[in-house]
Amino acid sequence: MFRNNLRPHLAVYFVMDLQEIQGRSALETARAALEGGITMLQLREKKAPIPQVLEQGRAIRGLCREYGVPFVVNDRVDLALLLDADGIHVGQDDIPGRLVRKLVGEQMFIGISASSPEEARVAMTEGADYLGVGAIYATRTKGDAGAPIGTSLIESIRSERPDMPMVGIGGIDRTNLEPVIRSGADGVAVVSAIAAQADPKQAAAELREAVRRAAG
Ligand SMILES: Cc1ncc(COP(=O)(O)OP(=O)(O)O)c(N)n1
Ligand SMILES: Cc1ncsc1CCOP(=O)(O)O
Ligand SMILES: [Mg+2]
Repeated sequence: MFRNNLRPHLAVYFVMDLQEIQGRSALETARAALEGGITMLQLREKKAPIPQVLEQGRAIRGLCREYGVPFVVNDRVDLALLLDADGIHVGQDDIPGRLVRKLVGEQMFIGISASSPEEARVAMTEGADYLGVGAIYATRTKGDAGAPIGTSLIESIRSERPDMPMVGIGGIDRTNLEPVIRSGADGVAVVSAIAAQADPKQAAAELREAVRRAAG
């Protein structure tokens, strides 16, 4: 189970928003990103009909298994359970972490978003297995992401909790990820830096290499 060993899987975390995949199929996009070397994949879909999300989710979940990459569902505990996801990600407006744990049992890992020290503290108290910290930089992908917070929250969480699995998210690409990693994040979570690129496989590979370099 991934829950006990999340940090290495957070290096390049592809948050696959089905609204952002540029007319490509979900499966084609997921395969390209996996081929390029992503280390975690989240299915983020807020608009499509549920039967469609379930169908695509099943296919993507199967693909992630082939590559040994954890599969995460955003927001929806019911879909995460139906898709036998490895993880669920919830934010400040979603079901609170302690209640998510009641629903999913002990195996599934729980990621929680935090954009302030207080949110991070509560998320950790509620049993977050990893934190998604952001928005680090300005992003066009999430309209309600709030003002960019930079990397200082990552730094302060890391100094207080040396072992806490954590990614930065929001406006991150291969050109600006170094400060995120240097501040102590285990990796970067991205939507457009993979989904909106002409060649998602190459974009994923370049991100992986850039994270490796920044961590080294
Ligand atoms: C890895 C990761 N971090 C943060 C988020 C944002 O979650 P949330 O704040 O619930 O916002 P939505 O994505 O649901 O709009 C995330 N999805 N993944
Ligand atoms: C889901 C989410 N949560 C905080 S910012 C964000 C959007 C990230 O998208 P992008 O990587 O395209 O800026
Ligand atoms: Mg959410």
